[in-house]
Parts: sequence; structure tokens; C-alpha cells
Amino acid sequence: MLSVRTLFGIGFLVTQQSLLGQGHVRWPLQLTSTRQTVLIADLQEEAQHIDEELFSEYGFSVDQLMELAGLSCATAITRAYPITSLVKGRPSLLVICGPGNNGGDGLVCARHLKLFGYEPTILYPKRPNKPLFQGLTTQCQKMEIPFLTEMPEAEVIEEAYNLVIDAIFGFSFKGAVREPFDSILDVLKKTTVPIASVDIPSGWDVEQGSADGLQPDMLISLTAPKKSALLFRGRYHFLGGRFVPPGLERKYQLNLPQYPGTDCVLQL
Ligand SMILES: NC(=O)C1=CN([C@@H]2O[C@H](COP(=O)(O)OP(=O)(O)OC[C@H]3O[C@@H](n4cnc5c(N)ncnc54)[C@H](O)[C@@H]3O)[C@@H](O)[C@H]2O)[C@H](O)CC1
Ligand SMILES: [K+]
Repeated sequence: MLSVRTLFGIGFLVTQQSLLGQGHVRWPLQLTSTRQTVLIADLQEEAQHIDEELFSEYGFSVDQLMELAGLSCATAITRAYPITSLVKGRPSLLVICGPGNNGGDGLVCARHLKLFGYEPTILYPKRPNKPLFQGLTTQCQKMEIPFLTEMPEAEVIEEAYNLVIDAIFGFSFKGAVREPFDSILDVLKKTTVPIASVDIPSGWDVEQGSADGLQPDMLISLTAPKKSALLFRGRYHFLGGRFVPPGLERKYQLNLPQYPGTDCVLQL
């Protein structure tokens, strides 16, 4: 049984599909664009369980998946914002990294973007005291990517950067935003420079989104779109994180679309 639930904007249909008849108890949401239909990881806990199982049951390490996630983000950004399309004289980008793994994805993404010919600058105000993040930070420094010590004003961002990459919070974000990220998000809400959000627009509730939150131009959903992705209104929605083993895809009924050829991203 397939029932149309809500109509979202041009070309987006959200449907709810009953799998009860097949012995399942879940009612997965699906997102249909003009290009693809994908199922949604509808609960915050579900996204976290998938992530945990990748490490515990399927033998992946965090840095392995983070490398693939960050590479997906960098690749998707090259598709949406090729260097030749950028309006500023230099291909400058601001990458803002948060305190968890979403921030780690941002560091990996910045490193690959530098290799792809962009000029990223990183703001990384809360750095976890763990070898993984220290290593990623060193790698970016050795790639000669500058780090800012404080968040620039909205006008400075507009003058200096073509794009802001939001790698502040992902699927473990909860509650009211604490400083310094509250002030950082306030600046981002004021700027007119396009924002590309990694996995989830930062500050959005993972399931409910945020009516007065960031409105990114691009969203790169990792593994599977989260429920709040249904509220994304920007121009570019990509899926990345092409590492899901078939058993995990079946267990969570992710029904992931086919990535083209050897690509690590897919435009939704
Ligand atoms: N399976 C995958 O697809 C992979 C995704 N990856 C990325 O990892 C993030 C999720 O990472 P996690 O460390 O669990 O959490 P976050 O980065 O979302 O943030 C946790 C971090 O944020 C702090 N925090 C939480 N709420 C608040 C708040 N209200 N105010 C301030 N700070 C807050 C919390 O204390 C932690 O420090 C996922 O989205 C993907 O981007 C992996 O890279 C690989 C596999
Ligand atoms: K984010």
C-alpha cells in the first residue's frame, strides 16, 4: 500500500509506505524528487543505530567512514559549485567544523577540496582531545589550509567567501544550541553567501527541522536522508556515504538508490 501523505514544493512528494503486509512494523517515509526516490531514516535514534552497527557489527572504523563521508561532501560540492562557477576572484570557501563527527567530516571535506583546487579556510572552535581529530587537524595544517581564530562578521564572509560549509552538528544534535555555536549560527543566518550543510542543517532538530533556522542552499545527506531533509528547500540535495553493506540496508529497509558507476555521490 502506498499513500500520498504531503506535497512539498515543486517536484517533491513525500509518501508513507505500509510494510505491515510484508511482516514489518515500520512505516517508512520516502522522499521522491524528480530524479530519485529514497527512504528516510525517520528517527534520530535510527540514524544513530545504523552508525553504531557499521562500527560494531560490520567492522568499520570511524576514520574510514569519515574519510568516505568527507570525500562525498567534497565531491558533491564540486558538482554543485564548480570552480568556474564561483563569483569571487579566488575559489575561497569557509568550512565551519563542530565538536563531533560532523566536524570531522568537515575537516576531511576541506582537505579534499584543497586537493581539488579550492581555497578552504577552517573555523574549528571546539576541538576534541582525541587522536582522530588531532590527526585530521594536522593533515589540514600540512595541506596549508588556514585556520581562523574567531568567526568573521556576516559582511566579511560575504566579501571573502564563495560558500560556507556547515559541518557543525549532525545527527547527535539535541536541545538549544550552546555557545560558541549559537553566535556562529546567528551570523550564518544573516549572511547571503550560500551554505552547504553536511548531513543535517546545523541547529535543526534531526526529525522536526527548524522553521527559523539555517536555510542552506545545499544538503549532503550521509548514508540516508534524515527526516528533517523533507523540509530542505535549497537547490542541491545530494546523497553520499556509499558504504552501506547489503545486510544493513535490508535490516533498516533503506532501499538506497543506485549510485551511478563509480560515483560516491548521487543528486536527489
Ligand atoms: N554513518 C554515517 O553516515 C556516518 C556519519 N558520520 C558523521 O557523524 C555525524 C554524527 O556525529 P556525532 O559525533 O554522533 O554527533 P554530531 O557531530 O552531530 O555532534 C555531537 C557533538 O555536538 C555536541 N552537541 C550536541 N548538541 C549540542 C547543542 N545543543 N549545543 C552545542 N553542542 C551540542 C555534542 O556535545 C557533541 O560534542 C553524522 O551526522 C555524520 O556527519 C561519520 O563521520 C561517519 C559515518
Ligand atoms: K551540519
